[in-house]
Amino acid sequence: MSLAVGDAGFGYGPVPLFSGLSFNVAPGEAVAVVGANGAGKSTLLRCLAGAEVLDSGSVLIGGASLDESSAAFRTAVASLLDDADHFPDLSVVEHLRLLASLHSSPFDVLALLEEVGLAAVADQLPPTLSSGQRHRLGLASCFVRPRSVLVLDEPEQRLDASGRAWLRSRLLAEKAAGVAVVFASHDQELVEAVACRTVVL
Ligand SMILES: Nc1ncnc2c1ncn2[C@@H]1O[C@H](COP(=O)(O)OP(=O)(O)OP(=O)(O)O)[C@@H](O)[C@H]1O
Repeated sequence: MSLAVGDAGFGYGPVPLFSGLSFNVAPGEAVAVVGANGAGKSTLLRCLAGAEVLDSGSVLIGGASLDESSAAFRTAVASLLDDADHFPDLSVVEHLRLLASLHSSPFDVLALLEEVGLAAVADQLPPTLSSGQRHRLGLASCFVRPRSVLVLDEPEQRLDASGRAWLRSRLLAEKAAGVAVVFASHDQELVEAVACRTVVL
């Protein structure tokens, strides 16, 4: 499914963070959103994920206007924003099983736990995880469910070198599977390895 941003504008106050912003992400493409701290990358991604509403312009998902409350949107769009949270009383594996079951997902939870390096902590509760492990759980939460659009805010954060290598290969696999990927990043290596284009804020 494609993602199309048309003439988008947003500001928290009278001064817009961005305006007149347009770009497309076709199925199988990845677009990186880059820019300095405070440029508005997370805000833009929040607008794409339905957590904020643009002041002007449009976001089309598969040609339809973004409607974050629709079942179609929630099935199509998997996102990891900068305010990811977890149920404190569900273990890692229970989180992923819950998401997989809510989405009638065909994905193998145990295989994903191995892939993201969380198998050893599968029975731990989120507050007992390291910050990098919690971030891996956030990423795994996107990969355990069906998706045709993936919105990731600084997916590289808190990952060690092998985690970053895994992330690069995982995002390339997402593209190969036809997912439209948009991600904000400060990791030039990740951007160069994965992105077809960049949007500079
Ligand atoms: N809820 C909010 N209310 C008011 N201003 C906000 C709010 N959220 C973010 N901002 C401001 O909007 C600007 C853009 O923030 P945003 O988090 O989108 O930047 P960013 O490009 O993702 O930065 P970074 O690279 O540091 O993650 C910043 O100046 C920030 O202070």
